[in-house]
Amino acid sequence: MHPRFQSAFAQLAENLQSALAPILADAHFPALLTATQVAGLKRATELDDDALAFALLPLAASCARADLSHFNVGAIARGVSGTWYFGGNMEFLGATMQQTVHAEQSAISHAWLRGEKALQAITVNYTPCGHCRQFMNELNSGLELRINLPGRAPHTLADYLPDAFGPKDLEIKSLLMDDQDHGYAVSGDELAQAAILAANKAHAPYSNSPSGVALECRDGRIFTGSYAENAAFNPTLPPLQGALNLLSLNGYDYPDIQRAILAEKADAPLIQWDATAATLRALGCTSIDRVLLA
Ligand SMILES: O=c1ccn([C@H]2C[C@H](O)[C@@H](CO)O2)c(=O)[nH]1
Ligand SMILES: [Zn+2]
Repeated sequence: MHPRFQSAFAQLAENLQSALAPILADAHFPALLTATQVAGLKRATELDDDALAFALLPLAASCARADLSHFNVGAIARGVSGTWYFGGNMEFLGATMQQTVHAEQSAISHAWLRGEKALQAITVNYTPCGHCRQFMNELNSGLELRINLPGRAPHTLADYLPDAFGPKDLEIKSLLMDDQDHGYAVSGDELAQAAILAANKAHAPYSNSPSGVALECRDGRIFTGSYAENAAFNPTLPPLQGALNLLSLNGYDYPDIQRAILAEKADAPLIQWDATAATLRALGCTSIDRVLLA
């Protein structure tokens, strides 16, 4: 088991511990539970979906990298496929606060980058901040997304974000998690191809500046992040954040990164290169390349 889970795991009910032990045994447990695994945990614990998600939240919070605040937020996003995706807040020392990934964004971006088509519900251990409520309002689940918080009745995003501003106000029809393919030619080595494929899936309807990042670990694993824009602009998740988030969730650390590639358009109105390179350098990665989408 990855050491980050040990103390939270020890606090879980015994029946949940026994059912989870084989799933968590891999140090690179992917921080998600398949529908089959969720069904097994429900049988073992006799908990319903909502109660099981609450019981698992301390493990999701253990995925947080809160090196600045030491305030661990955990979230579990439930996809329509039945897979559950963990998320934790990610803070990046040596970068700027703007690079922070909130736990809700972490779980949602996790689900999206793993190919989930829509979300049903998200369970969080603290009330979502305004930025996260706005981030969630970009999703194709719209204001119907269920939000479960400890000690409160389940509500929808509509309840938590009344009089919402969103994509409709800017006459944007494609929503986050909808299938998208910008169709840029996929070429170069494996890492460059992964970055281009990630850029092709980006949600960038406001700037038309799709981008993607691919990170290669020393053991060969590749993690990619796609750019996810938001109608209110600032809650936008840059492609590097998506990739770093996946890498951390999978039990890797920044020193494991040996090479990074950003794919973006040379003449796009918005450019990721400088921010991407600065954050990667702050994390100790100096092998950073850029491929141009064409
Ligand atoms: O809705 C929220 C509010 C805060 N945080 C994180 C961001 C930062 O890392 C830390 C302190 O705000 O908590 C979240 O993950 N979600
Ligand atoms: Zn937030």
